[in-house]
Amino acid sequence: MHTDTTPGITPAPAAPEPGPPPVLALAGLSWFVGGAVIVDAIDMAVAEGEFVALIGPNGAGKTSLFNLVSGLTRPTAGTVSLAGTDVTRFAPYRRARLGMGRTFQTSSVFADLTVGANAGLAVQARTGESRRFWRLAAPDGGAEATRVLDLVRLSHRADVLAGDLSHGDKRKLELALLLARGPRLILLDEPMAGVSAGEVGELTTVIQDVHREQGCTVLMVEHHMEVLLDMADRLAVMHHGALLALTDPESAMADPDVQAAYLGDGA
Ligand SMILES: Nc1ncnc2c1ncn2[C@@H]1O[C@H](COP(=O)(O)OP(=O)(O)OP(=O)(O)O)[C@@H](O)[C@H]1O
Repeated sequence: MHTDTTPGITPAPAAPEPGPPPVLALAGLSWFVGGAVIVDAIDMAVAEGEFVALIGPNGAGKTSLFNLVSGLTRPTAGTVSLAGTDVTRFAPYRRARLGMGRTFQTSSVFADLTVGANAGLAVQARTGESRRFWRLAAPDGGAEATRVLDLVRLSHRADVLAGDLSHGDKRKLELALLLARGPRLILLDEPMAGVSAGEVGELTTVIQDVHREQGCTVLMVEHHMEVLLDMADRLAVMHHGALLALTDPESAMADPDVQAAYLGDGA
């Protein structure tokens, strides 16, 4: 092989390898209702394995943005991409198939089934064994069900009816049901809402474990600021539908614009 060794000629450096696309990328994402701008041209990229918390005063547009990301609402403008695929026009179930999972502010477990059966059904839904749907409603729920219940520290309650769980434990079960579907990106909508002060610490630890051990990318709306500082890699701060800051928690909290947004809204 001939190599150019002419003095004074330096070979051009190789182009850097393109990295993987972000797990979630929002570009100019906007939602207008009537004359009102509810979500205002949001640009944001969330990398694989990152934990981003979405915060902002009441009415800032956090839930509206979540609805655009998960596909419950169609944007007026802009795009949503999941690991490089433009999913802007995909219904929620198609986004879920591509690895997007979401919890809601309201509990969505089968109250009359045991914790183990709830987990077993979620595993079955993923593995496509829905024809044996009711047969699976058996107490143990299988090895994968046990694994996801272990992850959220709920396996010791597998035989308890889901409806009898505390609010905090219901939140953990919802997380287990989400994990059973093997998501790549988890959207958590105010997981601490309505959870007793005594349960917030453990739920925080469970979410951190899930993020670390499953290697999931997490986007979470949360009002409990004190838990976010330890959990999130970055805070995305919304105000009046726009993104005010997207940076590490310390820098975000020290940002005068962020402080003014919270004080201005009396939060
Ligand atoms: N379907 C809708 N039609 C009209 N306005 C809406 C609609 N949904 C939300 N809004 C308005 O959009 C703004 C943002 O609401 P959103 O619920 O997204 O805020 P949020 O940041 O999640 O608030 P909170 O922290 O109180 O849950 C609010 O002023 C709300 O009234």
